[in-house]
Amino acid sequence: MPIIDVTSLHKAYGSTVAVDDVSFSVEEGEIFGILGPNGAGKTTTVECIEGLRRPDGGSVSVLGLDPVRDRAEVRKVLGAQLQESELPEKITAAEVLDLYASFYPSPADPAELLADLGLTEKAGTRFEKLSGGQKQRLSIALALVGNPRIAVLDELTTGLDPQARRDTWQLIEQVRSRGVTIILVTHFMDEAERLCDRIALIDRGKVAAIDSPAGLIARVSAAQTLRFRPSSPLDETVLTALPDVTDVRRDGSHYVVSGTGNLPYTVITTLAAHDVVAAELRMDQASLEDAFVAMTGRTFEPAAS
Ligand SMILES: Nc1ncnc2c1ncn2[C@@H]1O[C@H](COP(=O)(O)OP(=O)(O)OP(=O)(O)O)[C@@H](O)[C@H]1O
Repeated sequence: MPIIDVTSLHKAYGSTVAVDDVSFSVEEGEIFGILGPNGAGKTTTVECIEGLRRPDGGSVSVLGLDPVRDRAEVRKVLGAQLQESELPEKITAAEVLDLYASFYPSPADPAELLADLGLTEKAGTRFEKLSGGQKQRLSIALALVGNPRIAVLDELTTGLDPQARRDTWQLIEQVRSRGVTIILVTHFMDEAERLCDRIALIDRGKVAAIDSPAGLIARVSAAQTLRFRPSSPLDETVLTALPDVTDVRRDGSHYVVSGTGNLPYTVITTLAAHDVVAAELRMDQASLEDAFVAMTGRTFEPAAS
């Protein structure tokens, strides 16, 4: 049973159409990604789910509730990550968490949440003195303090260094393992691929595709490419004769073999049978980025983080 249903959602700001006939549903317990370049309409979509914006057309249902009409009820089940600018600079991590906990009927234990997010030592630190990663973790804690069934996390690792990003990813997986359904808004392909069970690819206000990361990639191409240098001269026909192999070409002293199925196994065992070792072996597969380009005809412009 879907926990969130978005049907033919439309939202415009004056003459700018931000969301144009978007439909998807989110299943309980999954990490659902909304992935697209800057300005694709991701934030507007989740703001309609949060009840912060009223759709111009279509409908949104969160556990059977209308986010605008039943805003108070939806707030009890849905936790949203706050943007940095929304917090006062002088408030400490513990104070803000206690304050937000007081808004909910059965909140999480703030001290426990600080511990889970590795912020215990920073409990008494003012917001303005926290590092980017710590602020980000605090904003996740604020999204979770009401013990929500659904957490909406928007651009959660923008501006973080690589280590802090990986730590945040781990944290999100922990949150999901507690049974919280997560909507993850991101323009980072690697983040979506690593974390999401399913992804809605959004481009210019429309859904280009919805599938698992592997499913999206497989739609573009099931092809893999192996590149290697044979340890001794190779008769190409032993490779072209293999059913999984679609193409064999030479690139200087290397061979580039394309195909499907269990290509590495088939090629390497065949080479071994002919006493050839594949040196400097490298394998390439289509990426989520290739999928986006194939489905929208546009390159995915990386945003400045
Ligand atoms: N309050 C607003 N007033 C006018 N236009 C807006 C407003 N908010 C968003 N837009 C426009 O609507 C479109 C979609 O914006 P939205 O923020 O939903 O996209 P996004 O995919 O979340 O992008 P980003 O990753 O840059 O936040 C953009 O063209 C944006 O400029």
